[in-house]
Amino acid sequence: MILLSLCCHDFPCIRSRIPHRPPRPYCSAFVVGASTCNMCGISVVCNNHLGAPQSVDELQKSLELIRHRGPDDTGIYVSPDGRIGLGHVRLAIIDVAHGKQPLSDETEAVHCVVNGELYDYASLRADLEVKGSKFKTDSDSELVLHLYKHYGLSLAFHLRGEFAFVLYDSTRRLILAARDRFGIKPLYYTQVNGQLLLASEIKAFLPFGFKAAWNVESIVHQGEYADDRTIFRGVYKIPPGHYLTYDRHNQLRVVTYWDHSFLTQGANVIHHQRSIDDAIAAVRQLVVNSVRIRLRSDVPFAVNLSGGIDSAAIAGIASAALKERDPNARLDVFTLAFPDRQDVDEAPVARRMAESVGAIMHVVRPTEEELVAEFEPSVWYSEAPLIYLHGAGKILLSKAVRERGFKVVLSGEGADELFGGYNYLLPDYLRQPDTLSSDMFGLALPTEPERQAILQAITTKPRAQDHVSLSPISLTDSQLAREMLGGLITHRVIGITGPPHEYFSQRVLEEHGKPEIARSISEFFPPHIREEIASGRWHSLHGALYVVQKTALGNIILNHLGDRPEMANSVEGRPPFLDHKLVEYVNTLPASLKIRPFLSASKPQQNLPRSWNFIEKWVLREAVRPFVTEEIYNIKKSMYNSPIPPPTSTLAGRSTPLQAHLAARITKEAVDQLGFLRWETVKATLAEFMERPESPADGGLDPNARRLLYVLSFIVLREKFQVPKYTTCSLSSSEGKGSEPGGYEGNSTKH
Ligand SMILES: Nc1ncnc2c1ncn2[C@@H]1O[C@H](COP(=O)(O)OP(=O)(O)OP(=O)(O)O)[C@@H](O)[C@H]1O
Ligand SMILES: NC(=O)CC[C@H](N)C(=O)O
Repeated sequence: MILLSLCCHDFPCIRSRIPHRPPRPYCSAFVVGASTCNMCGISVVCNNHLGAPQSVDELQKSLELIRHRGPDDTGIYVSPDGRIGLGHVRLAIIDVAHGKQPLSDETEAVHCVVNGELYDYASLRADLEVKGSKFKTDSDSELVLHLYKHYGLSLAFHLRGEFAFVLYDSTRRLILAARDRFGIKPLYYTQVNGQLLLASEIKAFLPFGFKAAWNVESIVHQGEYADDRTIFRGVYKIPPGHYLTYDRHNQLRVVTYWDHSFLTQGANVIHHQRSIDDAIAAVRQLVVNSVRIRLRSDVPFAVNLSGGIDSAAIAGIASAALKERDPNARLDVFTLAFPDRQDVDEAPVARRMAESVGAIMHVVRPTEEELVAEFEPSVWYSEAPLIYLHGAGKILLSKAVRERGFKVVLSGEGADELFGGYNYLLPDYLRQPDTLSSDMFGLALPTEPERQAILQAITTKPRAQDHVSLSPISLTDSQLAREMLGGLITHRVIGITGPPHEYFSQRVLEEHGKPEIARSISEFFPPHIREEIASGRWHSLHGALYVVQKTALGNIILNHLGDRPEMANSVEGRPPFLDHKLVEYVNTLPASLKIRPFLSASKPQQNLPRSWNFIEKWVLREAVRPFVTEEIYNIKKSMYNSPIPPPTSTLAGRSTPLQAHLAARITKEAVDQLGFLRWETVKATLAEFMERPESPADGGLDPNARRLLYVLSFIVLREKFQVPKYTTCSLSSSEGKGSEPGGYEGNSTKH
């Protein structure tokens, strides 16, 4: 039996021509609640055995646990044979009046629940109507039903946007579930008591008898960040760009329908030849188009504006589009400000940007108390260990967005992973000469001795801004796994999410070894992709971008800093940089258009005659220059941050709010109840943080505080999910992948 809990957001629909119609008669369906217009959460249950009565009560309880994803409406469909129950809570955004879900086709044979937004609606619909499809609503989600009729299992390939959906074909007794290409919308699955369950959030499994247990193998090796695992045994994410099928014989398959593809070194570049100006113009046109299609909404939308170029570009383009319709229209923007941390506060730059386009600016100024108070909720919504207060900051931001009447926000996530925005990517950019940029565009690049000298300098003696030095992982760790990834350096930064091995109990280290995130990453990649990276056919920057896309972006940024804190307050996030048409184009550009070297006047390193500067996201900067202030065009990237005041300025013999909270919550008893962490190490960390809190120069959090937040996250999740103490790695209760009921089996073609 499958239970899927899916939550979706509705956006204002510009196509409200269809007159009101009564709710469709569902085949043996229960329709709960009044229909309005939704954002969404999905909960689906599928019985492995026919005849078992489907529990509507459990489905309803499941949907209540993800009510925040869809406060506007609830809908449930149960198949007459009891095989499947589809549940949906709606955040109404498009075709508010008629877009109620689950949706069914005209023959009542195919049913679906959808979370997210699908673009290119008009052209796809027109195309499908020519092919004979009869649409019942103006909801973008209905595309899923009709595309399935024409394209079958590969329908997701034809969708543009951010989505997760579950479809049931009663004729084939087949379940098809899929997630968007980048992981913007979540979708989990597990098997419990002869049922397959699918849901937008793991908590929705609880009413179906799901008993949470730690997957310590995944926790140690950071499966949550590196692959399709979660911290719970038997619970998996459908990976971005994949679909899942579950057939009448209860065979589960997970299949890739989309992946990144980069221009290969040594390719016949004549085919791709174009001028730099052409490349900039093409990026501009794609970014503008991507923002404009994401303004389609039947409810008010806003932009999350920081002091960086990504969100500024979106605000500039959105504002221009609004003014085309109405010259007096003003865009609303929301900014997190940290006046106590002027060193990292982006609000002043954002304000000047907002003023330049006449936007209405809403400023949210979280205090340390407020951030600390939101930390535990942010863990509950994210269902994963967190090491910063960043998710808490985003919850406070989305709360303000929602309170001021907005259901949709556009934000700049994804640009750094697409265009090479992080300065920690510089070493990976320099690992390989970029012959394509010189061949295609005649770019002047560092000579081979220069490239090698700069790489040597920043890897052996990293500059603070390269972030390579921040990681607890050394360059000699995970040597074999890193070779599978062509000698990747970026893993050091990604590995920062987990604590050093001393935090795990001796028994756990004996069972699982020391943390090795590079291994988790490389083992999860399909062999042909690993080969492109390891062989150097993809430039080393692109190998690193692929790694960041598949790890930090999909699992942390879009999830713990995107969908979860947004949906916590029933706000739908739309990241225009994660539009696959834009992404596919940018992936064909060579590395040095992303991180662009320029000769600099500063003193050269070592014995070299010349010095080089590197400008991150160069082609994006040039493309969006007409839409942003000159200040932002020139600004260096700064990481999104929810900082707290430097501890030294607040300490006067009293604890800071963060210290007080951590000391109260992290006790020996609480840590021992987890069963896999080492209290002595945690205790020492706590003592050090209480005595000598640090305030890193980059505005980040004290490393001890980060580790303590990690520990606290597990304490919170243990309480919320009632997780029993971890005792041993029993062979029968496999923790690893592949051997679990929810793992890949049968004909799985996954990777
Ligand atoms: N202080 C903030 N206030 C409001 N939204 C923010 C803030 N910081 C980040 N965001 C949102 O999160 C997104 C991701 O942050 P990120 O730092 O990657 O992008 P950016 O700040 O727009 O540009 P850049 O990466 O060049 O600094 C932003 O584009 C923005 O939508
Ligand atoms: N929030 C959502 O997932 C929205 C679903 C669908 N696009 C609607 O507008 O109803």
